[in-house]
Amino acid sequence: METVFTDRATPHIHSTHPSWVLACERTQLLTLLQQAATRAQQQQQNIFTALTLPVESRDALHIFSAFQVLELGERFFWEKPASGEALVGVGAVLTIAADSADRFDVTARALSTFQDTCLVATTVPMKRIPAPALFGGFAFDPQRPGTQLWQGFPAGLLTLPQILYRLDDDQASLSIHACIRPQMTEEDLEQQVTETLALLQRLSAIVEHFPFQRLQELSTQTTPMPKHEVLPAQQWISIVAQAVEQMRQGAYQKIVLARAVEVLHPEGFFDVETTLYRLRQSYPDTFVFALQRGKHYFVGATPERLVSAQEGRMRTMALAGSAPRGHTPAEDEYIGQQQLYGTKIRQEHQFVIDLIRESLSELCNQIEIGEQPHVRKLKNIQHLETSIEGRLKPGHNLLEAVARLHPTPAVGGLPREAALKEIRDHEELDRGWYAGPLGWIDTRGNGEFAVALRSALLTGAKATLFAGNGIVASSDPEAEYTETNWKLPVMLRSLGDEE
Ligand SMILES: C=C(O[C@H]1C=CC=C(C(=O)O)[C@@H]1O)C(=O)O
Repeated sequence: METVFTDRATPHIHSTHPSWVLACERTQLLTLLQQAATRAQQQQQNIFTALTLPVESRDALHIFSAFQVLELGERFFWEKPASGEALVGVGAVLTIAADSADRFDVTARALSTFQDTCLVATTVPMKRIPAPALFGGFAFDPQRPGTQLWQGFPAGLLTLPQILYRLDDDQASLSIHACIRPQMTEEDLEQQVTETLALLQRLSAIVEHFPFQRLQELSTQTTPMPKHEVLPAQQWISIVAQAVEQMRQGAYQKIVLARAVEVLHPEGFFDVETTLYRLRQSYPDTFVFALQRGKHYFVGATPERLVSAQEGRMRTMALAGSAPRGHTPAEDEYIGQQQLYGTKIRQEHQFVIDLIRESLSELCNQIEIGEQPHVRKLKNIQHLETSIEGRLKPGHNLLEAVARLHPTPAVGGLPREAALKEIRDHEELDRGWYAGPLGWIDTRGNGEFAVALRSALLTGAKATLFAGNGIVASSDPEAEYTETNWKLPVMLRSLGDEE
């Protein structure tokens, strides 16, 4: 990756009306594309450009809506509402898709090629020049034959969007990505610059004038929604009972079994923006996400980080064991202490910690595991959580950590392969991307992946919601069914279902 500074010009308001995108000069953009074209010709391969402009900080959800109006293609949304960090993208300049079991290796190799062919520029000095970032995710289990439900979601996918809006605590920026091919002429480059500037003007106008306040209004409207369990409750409970029996006979130690509920919108279709609005309002301390494939959106608010990397510092967590919230602070505290610190949940939780430690031992130095698990309280549920940190050893990277950690026993089981086989053969559910890694990675190797829980796949008027539960030999199958019902309301309420 090569960085070009084009900060000679003073920031310039390009359009005559008030503009959101403040500093983009025709000559600067053209210079960058010309440099890329020269390299593309010399190397006879595509060169990618990333021009980053500082912008005024705006609500990430407004930018997501503005991207819809722009009609550049598929969108994604990623936000940590509590910290204010967000990444929002539209269109695709590069799509890395992998459909085989070695999807992590395939995407890592393609990412490294991309890093070598990327030219980065900025128009004015910025506090930090963000590296080009790709967003995507991975299916839970590439070996399970997929159904129609998850059509369009490959086993692994990373996308470099055409436009990326990034919000950190102290900086907002817009990156415009392009692919410059060796055969492009000077005329093609001029044309590309003209189109990009026109696009930025349109985007500015949309950001200035779009009626975003409607989201708040729409989010208060709820309606009763017909729903049905994909597997009848008794059938799911008997699958759990069989797994419990297997564990009592020593076949494996822990398994996470999931189920799905279909919900129909009575008036036409689920609105992804309103859903995201409700999710971020109710679950600020989560990763709120949406990823579009064709007409489908995979949406959710997950509390679970799989792994993040920042300048070689890795952070992950063990999150396993659930209890409902109490009606009063005293009851809430009591439930948390009694249920989460009981033997069954502590054992379930310890399995996750042990496996994470083992998975990271070859990749990381200085692994630090929180001394005691703490209670993580979310709106409708509380969990047991232990923070785990480490330092990536030289030569290792974030995608390797994702590959090693997924699936943790918080979504798979222990031993991993035996539990995965059991899930594949007996769960009777196409999990698709539910419980898979989802997030972003940049060309400096920084990034963050969450475990896509508390999520739903929206397809027009139909939403398929997913929820799973950790099961051990001492589990009561009926109680496990009840526990999945503590997790489903995250998406049910956010879709606007009136209880
Ligand atoms: C599998 C899910 O949750 C996992 C994360 C936290 C607590 C869990 C549990 O209590 O079993 C699960 O391991 C889900 O939300 O679908």
